[in-house]
Amino acid sequence: MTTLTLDNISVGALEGVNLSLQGGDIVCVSGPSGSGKSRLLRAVADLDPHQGTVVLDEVQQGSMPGHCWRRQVMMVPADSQWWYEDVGAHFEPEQRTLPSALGLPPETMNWTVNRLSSGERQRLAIARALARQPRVLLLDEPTANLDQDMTHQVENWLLEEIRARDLIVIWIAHDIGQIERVASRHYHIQGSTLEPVHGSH
Ligand SMILES: Nc1ncnc2c1ncn2[C@@H]1O[C@H](COP(=O)(O)OP(=O)(O)OP(=O)(O)O)[C@@H](O)[C@H]1O
Repeated sequence: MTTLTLDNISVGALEGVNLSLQGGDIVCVSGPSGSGKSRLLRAVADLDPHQGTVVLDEVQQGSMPGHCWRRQVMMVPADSQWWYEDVGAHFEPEQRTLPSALGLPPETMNWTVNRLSSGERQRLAIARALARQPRVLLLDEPTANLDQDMTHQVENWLLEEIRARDLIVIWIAHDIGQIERVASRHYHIQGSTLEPVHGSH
């Protein structure tokens, strides 16, 4: 079984984060705006300098080039980056059929990235990340731009995919309802530390 270990991670004002996750685990992280949630994900993805070690199945983050690490430990930032003009160019030809749960028509693959709404971008960024077969998924408020119905639909789809692929997930969320629906464990950033939320263990 896949294991991800965060050992004494410090990044920005956040200090001494210790976490151990196994395949299928969804750890939700909440905290005030600016408390360091995104930076923590960026540290785990090897996108931000930090102290401490991150280990995936006994392989240390620093032992491989960042881009190789990020193929396995994939971050979906709140504001996703797109490199080509058309949506379809970001997907391999055999991966251009979108799951119906995303509520996007098949023509989406022919659309230009410029025309995408923020909610469409967000759903496509998640689909793109999953298509690359990561072992760890780092989700930064993945449903922030979606209405309630679409949020539930995407949550359910993600939960199925996470179970089926035995993925390890760190999921930043503000909505306590969402955290209760998806989290195996919940941590909250309080000042400079990541604290377990009572009742979530
Ligand atoms: N590369 C950086 N160097 C220095 N400070 C940074 C850097 N990136 C972010 N910060 C600062 O670190 C703090 C935490 O930022 P972060 O984006 O992690 O917050 P957050 O908890 O995700 O907030 P929000 O909920 O508003 O997205 C902020 O004060 C931010 O300005």
